[in-house]
Amino acid sequence: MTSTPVIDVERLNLSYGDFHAVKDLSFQVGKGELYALLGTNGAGKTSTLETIEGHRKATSGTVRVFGHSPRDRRAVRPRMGIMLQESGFSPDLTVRESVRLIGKLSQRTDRVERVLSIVDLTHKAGTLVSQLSGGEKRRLDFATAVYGSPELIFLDEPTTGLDIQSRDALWDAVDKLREDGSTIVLTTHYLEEAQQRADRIGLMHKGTFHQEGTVSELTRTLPAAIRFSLPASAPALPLPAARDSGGDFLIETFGLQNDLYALLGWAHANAVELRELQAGPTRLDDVFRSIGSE
Ligand SMILES: Nc1ncnc2c1ncn2[C@@H]1O[C@H](COP(=O)(O)OP(=O)(O)OP(=O)(O)O)[C@@H](O)[C@H]1O
Repeated sequence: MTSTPVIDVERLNLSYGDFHAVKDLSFQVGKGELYALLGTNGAGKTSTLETIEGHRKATSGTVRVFGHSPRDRRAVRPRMGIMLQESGFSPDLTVRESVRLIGKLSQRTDRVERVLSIVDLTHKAGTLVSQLSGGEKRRLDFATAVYGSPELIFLDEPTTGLDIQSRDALWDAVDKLREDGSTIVLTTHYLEEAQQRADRIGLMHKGTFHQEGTVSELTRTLPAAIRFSLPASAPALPLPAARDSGGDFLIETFGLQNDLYALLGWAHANAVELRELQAGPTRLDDVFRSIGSE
């Protein structure tokens, strides 16, 4: 990382009484990056994020945000937008009033109508928060990340409860924020979203990193998979294959392209149909499953 990192965590430790929840965790997030902090339940993601956001004090280690302590609220707070799992807007306020409140609390400037339009709540501007649907509330939560285009944005499970259109709209808005230079820290249990969008991933387990790196660095440790089914009359396969529980063939390989080429050549030469053929690199889901099996 060439310039000063936006987030710099050095040997962070967090304990609750005698329970050591986060153990010697170190990582950095550079300007403009989308960093996904993922992990198993109870891994320590929320504890780590709360420390970076300035809500929790480290037991030991250092955390710097824009070069400041995250507890230096005046220096740091206006520069970051935090979309929590529930922002807790007052049910008695309208949507417009809630968005205005975000402006006051964040000390950033923006046009309320612009923010309403990005989170697609213009038509609900006069509606009370108590009368919003779950997905609409989630979009209002997202307004905290959008208002004033903060330099650093935390998205905690941002798409939970959103339909596919709202998810796409949220990611479009995130892409625009990134084009404007925002740095994003994402937590999600939708691993596909992280796989598609993250520049780097910190995969936590039991208070520490199980792995950290780009998606391909994380997935290349496990073999890719080729799956298909065959008619009973098919001749012997050209490659060693296992049968999965559904009776489909599974070839696990670190040479996906070559093995796929060999398989397709064999199928063509023998006029065999590879039914429901799927081939692809390891998914993050598989990396997660491998943690459980250790
Ligand atoms: N206030 C607290 N007091 C005691 N233990 C806590 C407290 N908060 C969290 N813990 C424990 O610390 C560990 C890490 O919790 P944390 O909420 O950071 O995990 P997480 O990775 O966010 O988990 P999840 O994916 O389940 O939300 C867990 O074992 C949790 O039970």
